[in-house]
Amino acid sequence: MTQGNHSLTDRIKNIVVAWLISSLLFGLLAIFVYVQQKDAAKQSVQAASELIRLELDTQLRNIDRFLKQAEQLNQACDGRTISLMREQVFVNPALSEIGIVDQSGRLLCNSFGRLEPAVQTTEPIKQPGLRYHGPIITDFLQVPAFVLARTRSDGFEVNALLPTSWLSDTLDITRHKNLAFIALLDGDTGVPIFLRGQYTLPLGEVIFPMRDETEFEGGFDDGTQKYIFARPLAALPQLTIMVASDAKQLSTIKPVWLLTLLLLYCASLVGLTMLLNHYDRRVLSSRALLLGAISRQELFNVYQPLVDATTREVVGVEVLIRWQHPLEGELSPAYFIPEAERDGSIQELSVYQIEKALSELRTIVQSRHNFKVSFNVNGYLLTCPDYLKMLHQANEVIPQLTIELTERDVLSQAQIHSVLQSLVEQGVEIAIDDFGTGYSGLHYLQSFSIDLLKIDQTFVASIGMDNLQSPVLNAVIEMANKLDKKLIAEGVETAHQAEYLSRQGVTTHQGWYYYKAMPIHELKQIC
Ligand SMILES: Nc1nc2c(ncn2[C@@H]2O[C@@H]3COP(=O)(O)O[C@H]4[C@@H](O)[C@H](n5cnc6c(=O)[nH]c(N)nc65)O[C@@H]4COP(=O)(O)O[C@H]3[C@H]2O)c(=O)[nH]1
Repeated sequence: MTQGNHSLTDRIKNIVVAWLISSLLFGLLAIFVYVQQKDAAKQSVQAASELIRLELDTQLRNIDRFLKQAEQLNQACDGRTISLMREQVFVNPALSEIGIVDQSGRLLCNSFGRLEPAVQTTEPIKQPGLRYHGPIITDFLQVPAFVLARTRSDGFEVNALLPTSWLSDTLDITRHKNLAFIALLDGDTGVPIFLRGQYTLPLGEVIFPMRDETEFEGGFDDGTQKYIFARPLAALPQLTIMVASDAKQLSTIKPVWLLTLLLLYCASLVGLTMLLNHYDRRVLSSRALLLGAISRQELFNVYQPLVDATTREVVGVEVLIRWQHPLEGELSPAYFIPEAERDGSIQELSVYQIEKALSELRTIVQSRHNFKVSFNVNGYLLTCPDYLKMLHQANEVIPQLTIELTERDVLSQAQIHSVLQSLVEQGVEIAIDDFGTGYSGLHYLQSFSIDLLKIDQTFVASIGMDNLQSPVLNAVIEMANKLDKKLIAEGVETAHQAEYLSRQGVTTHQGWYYYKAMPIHELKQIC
């Protein structure tokens, strides 16, 4: 595949990935905004209802306060009683009349004056508390009005007339643009006593009698979808304030939000695509940099001797890579190996490294058949045919070829197990690098053909120190002996470490105590 093709397909892939991620994110965000807005719209309907309810409750409580005091009103309707009633009508704009009814239902007097003869009405209901009835039209007012009444302990009733026109202001729907109707209902029957807007009843749910706060969203008998909120009045729980709002209106996302979401969506789509393209370019450029370095021969091998501690003889080498960067100087593999593993150029790098090692080590391995040559390999490389071909060629030249894998590499890729098996059959030795730092069980040591363990430098460094690693070293050595595995100690830096390891039976050492990694011409001088 050419680089041009690669970037075109990659760009398309990036747009699709950005589109998928943005759509998912903004789908979730849109749902969130929708739910939030709907919630806010419901709360504003509830707030409107509470405002109306509060106004009504305040007015009713004021009237009721007077009705409660009415125990003291003289049923003989003397002048003082009449003037008290008039005063009350005067101070309370909701009231148009107050009257006193005796036990048999005769209206004896009202705020207009004493009635001679008394007017027969219905008998007072012997029930405690404030109650209402109506609307009625009285002889005095000739307008529809509600009656609020309380029966006194002596059986007389004091009642107050509230003309329905008084409710017009409180229940004025034009003050609440978000409401489809406002109704003052009899909470037991659902009969509206006063209504503004188009009152309809919810389908499929029996909401009456309504003793408590009620919320409902669904179909109504006029074929619309509505949200209702209803709550009985605190001063007179028999009456309920019910308000309704169009469900469609609640569910509509405000245009400003739609626009914001759309802008964010576009920004995220563009931003994510750019980010992914940038990442790709970075990977491509890191890959291009390394491939360029290989073609300019800036990469070179160094060889760190493996030493037999008892004879001090160099028994092999670990091949390590370096980069002679034109500007940065000599770079350690820590700077470019992880990147090469990410962008895939580790394959080209490793093929190049083996080719180089074969030509540089040829004379040594030809003269010393038991000379061990060890390469670092990661699991990905064992899935690359070009690399495996190169390894095969190396195995024909190097009699004692070893590959070093980490525990993670061995465990993570199921497909490399068969490759490892075939390498073992060709005579390649498999070593576990940095042994002891892995995180998994050790059963794989028995299940795979692993011949050699390289004890990690941290355990070697712990020799003579009282720290957490020190007991692990002995455990690792003991386990390797039990499993009949060869051991190499890495990072041997002091005579004390070398002696200790030798006493424990670990006699192949690698470390600065003996030699640092060196270029081929230096290696040739010691081999
Ligand atoms: N402090 C201390 N360090 C010592 C001592 N003896 C050896 N070392 C260092 O320990 C590292 C041993 O290599 P590693 O564990 O395979 O760890 C290697 C290996 O994982 C990776 N690496 C190096 N070259 C290659 C390569 O050609 N291919 C691949 N795939 N990885 C490589 O980079 C890692 C680091 O390599 P280097 O920097 O060359 O570092 C080397 C070596 O220079 C010592 O006594 N004291």
